[in-house]
Amino acid sequence: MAGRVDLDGNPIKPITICMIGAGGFIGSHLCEKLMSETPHKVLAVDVSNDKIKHLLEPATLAWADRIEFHRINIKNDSRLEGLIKMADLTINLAAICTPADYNTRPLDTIYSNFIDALPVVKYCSENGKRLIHFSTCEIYGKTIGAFLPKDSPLRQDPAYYVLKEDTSPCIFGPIEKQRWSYACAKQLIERLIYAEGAENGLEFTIVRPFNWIGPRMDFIPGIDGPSEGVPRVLACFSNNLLRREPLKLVDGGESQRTFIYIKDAIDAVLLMIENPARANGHIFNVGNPNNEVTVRQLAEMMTKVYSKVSGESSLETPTIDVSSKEFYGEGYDDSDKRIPDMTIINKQLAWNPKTSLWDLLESTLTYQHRTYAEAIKQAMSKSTAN
Ligand SMILES: NC(=O)c1ccc[n+]([C@@H]2O[C@H](COP(=O)([O-])OP(=O)(O)OC[C@H]3O[C@@H](n4cnc5c(N)ncnc54)[C@H](O)[C@@H]3O)[C@@H](O)[C@H]2O)c1
Ligand SMILES: O=C(O)[C@H]1O[C@H](OP(=O)(O)OP(=O)(O)OC[C@H]2O[C@@H](n3ccc(=O)[nH]c3=O)[C@H](O)[C@@H]2O)[C@H](O)[C@@H](O)[C@@H]1O
Repeated sequence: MAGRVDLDGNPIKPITICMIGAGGFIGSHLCEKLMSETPHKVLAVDVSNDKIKHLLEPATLAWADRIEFHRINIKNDSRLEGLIKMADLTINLAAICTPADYNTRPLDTIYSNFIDALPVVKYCSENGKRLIHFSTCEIYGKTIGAFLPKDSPLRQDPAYYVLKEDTSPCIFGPIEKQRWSYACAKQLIERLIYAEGAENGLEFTIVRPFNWIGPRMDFIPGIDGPSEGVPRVLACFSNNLLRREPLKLVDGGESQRTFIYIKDAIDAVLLMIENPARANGHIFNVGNPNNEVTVRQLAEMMTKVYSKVSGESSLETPTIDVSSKEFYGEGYDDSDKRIPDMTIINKQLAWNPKTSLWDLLESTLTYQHRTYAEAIKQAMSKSTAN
């Protein structure tokens, strides 16, 4: 750790980071990186610490004096301002961010992504503290190309689909499509943070993740989450593979996504943390434009990779189609295509993703198999016995 320097060759000084939502998927990987590779201290705030327990116990861990967990619900806890004041930097990851919630719990979604983030922004601004806020690629909504006729040659022109932080519009569906409650709340908090920067000098960085995936993402229904819960696609498909059920393709699985390995994305976040002069005042897309697939292609690749890592044959019918109404309920809508433009992050932080989709699925599904296969077998044999 000695002699670490930033991108401009200056020595990096140890700082204290107040990380809100540290117990989630991204937070757990960021805490791991900060503990194993940097001298920084983390005040980890969350309602749960299951995903970072391995970093908190036993007390003999090399970094034990650099991480402390605060079980706090930021909706209603007066300790939050004190922690932000104690830290040099606040990173806000706390949010409801699973699409199954956006149309079924729109009020909770809006409160979580906008109202609950307000005090965090206010305390940072009033106390002159730097803020890294996690937004989303969903902020772009649908592409301009989605509104062109299906056979229009313009659909092949990147100008109609590549998503750029400083020029692309935010295109959401009508209010009755409550899917957009999340994107809209994230957009408003981005605008508020930007305005705090412009009017009150808040030092901020906004991150727009594009489908970061890897170990510890969400939960496997009935094992470490509710049986009826619907996590994001990686965990949905993992659950189907582990249970030897067909993978469900929503509305034919035609939507396109670019997936990035969590470890590549965490490298980008660390660069933001340690290079404030290059990151402040910027909004960054963080994704892997080389890993684009349709959801159907993702299902096919995950089926092949899982067969390789588990040694089990694939099902004869590996996928089935389901309507979005059946799968998510009324008010669901979808982003058609998500390719991040990388110009700004390349220029400011000289960062590029490295891991191919096949490789990231191989390491992630190896983890899923190792972590869950036995528990699923036991749960399934118990339910057959009953
Ligand atoms: N994973 C992705 O690819 C992705 C993509 C786009 C945006 N994001 C954004 O990144 C952030 C983190 O995402 P994630 O994938 O790690 O999600 P996650 O659900 O795994 O983590 C969020 C964490 O925040 C905590 N939290 C929520 N409300 C809280 C509250 N009121 N008080 C205290 N803690 C609270 C949760 O307990 C959870 O541990 C979110 O803001 C999300 O919108 C993630
Ligand atoms: O990860 C991101 O960058 C952002 O996008 C996600 O949204 P989305 O990509 O639509 O969510 P997923 O659950 O990962 O679904 C991806 C696609 O797979 C489809 N899907 C999902 C699950 C399933 O079993 N089958 C299926 O076909 C969905 O309809 C969607 O088209 C979530 O909104 C956030 O985590 C985040 O802000």
